[in-house]
Amino acid sequence: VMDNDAVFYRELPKVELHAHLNGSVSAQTIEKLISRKPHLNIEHSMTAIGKGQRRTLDECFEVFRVIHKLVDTEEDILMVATDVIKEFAADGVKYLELRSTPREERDTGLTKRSYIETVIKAIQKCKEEGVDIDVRFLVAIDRRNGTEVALETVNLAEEFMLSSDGLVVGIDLSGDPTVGHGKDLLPALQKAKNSGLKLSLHLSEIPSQLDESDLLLSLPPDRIGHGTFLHPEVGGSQSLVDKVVQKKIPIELCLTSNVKGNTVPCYAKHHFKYWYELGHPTVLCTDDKGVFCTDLSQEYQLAASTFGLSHEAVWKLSQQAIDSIFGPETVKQQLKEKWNDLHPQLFK
Ligand SMILES: CC(C)=CCNc1ncnc2c1ncn2[C@@H]1O[C@H](COP(=O)(O)O)[C@@H](O)[C@H]1O
Ligand SMILES: [Zn+2]
Repeated sequence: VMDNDAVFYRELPKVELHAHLNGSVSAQTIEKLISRKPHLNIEHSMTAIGKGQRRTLDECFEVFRVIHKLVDTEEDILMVATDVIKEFAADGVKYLELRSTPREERDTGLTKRSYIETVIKAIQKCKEEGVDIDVRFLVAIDRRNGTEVALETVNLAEEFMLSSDGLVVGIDLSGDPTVGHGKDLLPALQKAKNSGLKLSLHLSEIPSQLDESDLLLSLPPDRIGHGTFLHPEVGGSQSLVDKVVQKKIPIELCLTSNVKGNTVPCYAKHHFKYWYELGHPTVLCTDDKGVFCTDLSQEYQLAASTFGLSHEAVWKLSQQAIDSIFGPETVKQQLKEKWNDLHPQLFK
């Protein structure tokens, strides 16, 4: 049974802009995958970080390696993407940008191309079934794989941007922040930007990435993921903050991910406060709802209870997220109308 407040957050129309496909796999879907591959001897406890648990970044990235073993065929990807989209829709998400790293698996014949095609197929299937959510796709670059793979990924993304009927809208830069350097990926990112792909980059997710963040901000990216260590209070710098503010680059904030991944000490000290008080565009997101056992309604509720936001303020936050989407202007207008239509129902 849900209390009234939980109902408000679920019925609140929401925009999700930072969701890694394989980190978003629910417990139910993990169980289906495990029963397809019992020989792997994987248990659900190996793919999720439960309530009150915290892990090091290394341990978190180990979780993705386990999930990738469970998701290694076109059939798996189709199921995972379809389930994830339906779960976001059931949580009141009206617009979703999913991101995922195209992977090649020699054993199953999966190629980077068929990987992308399969995610697109899942999006189209949900649309045909009338699921009430607009879904777009960001093709992800895993920073550990270096220059060549980044370029190959961008080339594929450019191709699908033109052939997917507007479903592929951008590039994500993610992966273990302790591995690799942004300078090696700059040419690929620049090429993507020049071709019209939007860029969402994980930036300053850990301390001591000031040079890299400064370099990547020169592109500039269209959105920033996390930006945990950009501001001077945590070892960033005022000049980095000034650049982000001047260019009005929206920041995707994932509270539970940062607490469970141990990059912020507790919810109350999350950098949401810093950017929200500046009046800078911030978008609440889940990052990896499956791994971190959360959903977007819960993230909004946590932000509100931690920082004392009224329902009106929360509404504004979810509404303003529309301005940061990578989808076209027509979609922004449709979403704004949808929000207006739903407002009376939530504030009766
Ligand atoms: C460790 C931790 C706190 C995780 C949250 N922060 C993250 N930081 C950087 N890259 C990420 C994060 N979460 C997921 N990813 C990326 O998303 C991938 C999983 O989704 P996919 O296979 O691309 O569909 C991971 O292998 C990684 O490349
Ligand atoms: Zn992320």
